[in-house]
Amino acid sequence: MNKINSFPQALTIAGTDSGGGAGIMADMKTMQECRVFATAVVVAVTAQNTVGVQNFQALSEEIINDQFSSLNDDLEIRACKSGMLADADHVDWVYQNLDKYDFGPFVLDPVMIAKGGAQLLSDQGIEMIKTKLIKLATLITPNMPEAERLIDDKIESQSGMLIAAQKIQKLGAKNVLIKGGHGDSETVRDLVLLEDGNYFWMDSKRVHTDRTHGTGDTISSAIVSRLALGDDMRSAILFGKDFVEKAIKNTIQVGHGHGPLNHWAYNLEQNKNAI
Ligand SMILES: Nc1ncnc2c1ncn2[C@@H]1O[C@H](COP(=O)(O)OP(=O)(O)OP(=O)(O)O)[C@@H](O)[C@H]1O
Ligand SMILES: Cc1ncc(COP(=O)(O)O)c(N)n1
Repeated sequence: MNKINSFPQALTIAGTDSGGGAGIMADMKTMQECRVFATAVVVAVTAQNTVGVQNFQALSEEIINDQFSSLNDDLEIRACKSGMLADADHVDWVYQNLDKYDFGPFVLDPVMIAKGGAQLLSDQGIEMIKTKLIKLATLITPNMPEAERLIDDKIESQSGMLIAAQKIQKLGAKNVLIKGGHGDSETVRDLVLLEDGNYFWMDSKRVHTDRTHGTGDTISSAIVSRLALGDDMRSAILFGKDFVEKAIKNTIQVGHGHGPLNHWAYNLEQNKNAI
């Protein structure tokens, strides 16, 4: 690799959030805090705040292809993730570009419905993820409703969560993280199923807060950052969980709805002089 271009670089392929709490904005803030250089392919633009998504517009195939090509021509992307992909055409265009260029390990966050209720991926888009894009995924990170949608079945127990992860792995993703943030149990349980068939649980105490806008984006981009820095999958996921937990716990007051996370929290806790 050219020494001039050797600083760790990561990529998010997703939608913007004008409110700053989720999507590409949450991804880039997280990557920045994780000490990797953040880059982005914008797939869609949302008019959004902490209360909800008021409107969105997905971009053309040409400008999406050109963004990928610009990155490939100049940068050395070491790991990438996807987030909001809007519809089947956009999932397919992202698939074609990731198939064409080597941007390192790929974390697929199958964003379907925003916390405020807006549908960010069409039904045909979900099918395109299940049949095509998932096959490129080094890791997929569905929340519980997304995992249920991927397997077209309900998940009603912890053994059901493991069976779901195994079914999702069979669809083509190498590693699976099912996030357990939804619901109101006192303990939040996430499940990780690794490529070799081993699995482990990540438990944390539920933080009782409505400031959880962008939790999924934040954990997936923390994982991508650590993959870009050379961590193995298990360490990267454990780091991601720690990063998001601190970002949820140390609440900041922004907006009137589902407030954003505190992306400074991890470094502030690690090193009081970091920021
Ligand atoms: N209230 C909470 N307390 C503690 N941890 C939480 C809480 N909510 C979410 N998490 C953690 O945050 C991470 C993301 O989980 P979540 O289920 O919220 O993802 P998501 O629904 O995809 O997020 P988003 O809706 O932002 O895309 C997981 O590690 C989960 O355990
Ligand atoms: C552009 C974009 N990407 C992802 C989310 C999901 O985040 P959340 O479920 O916390 O609203 C979002 N609201 N907007």
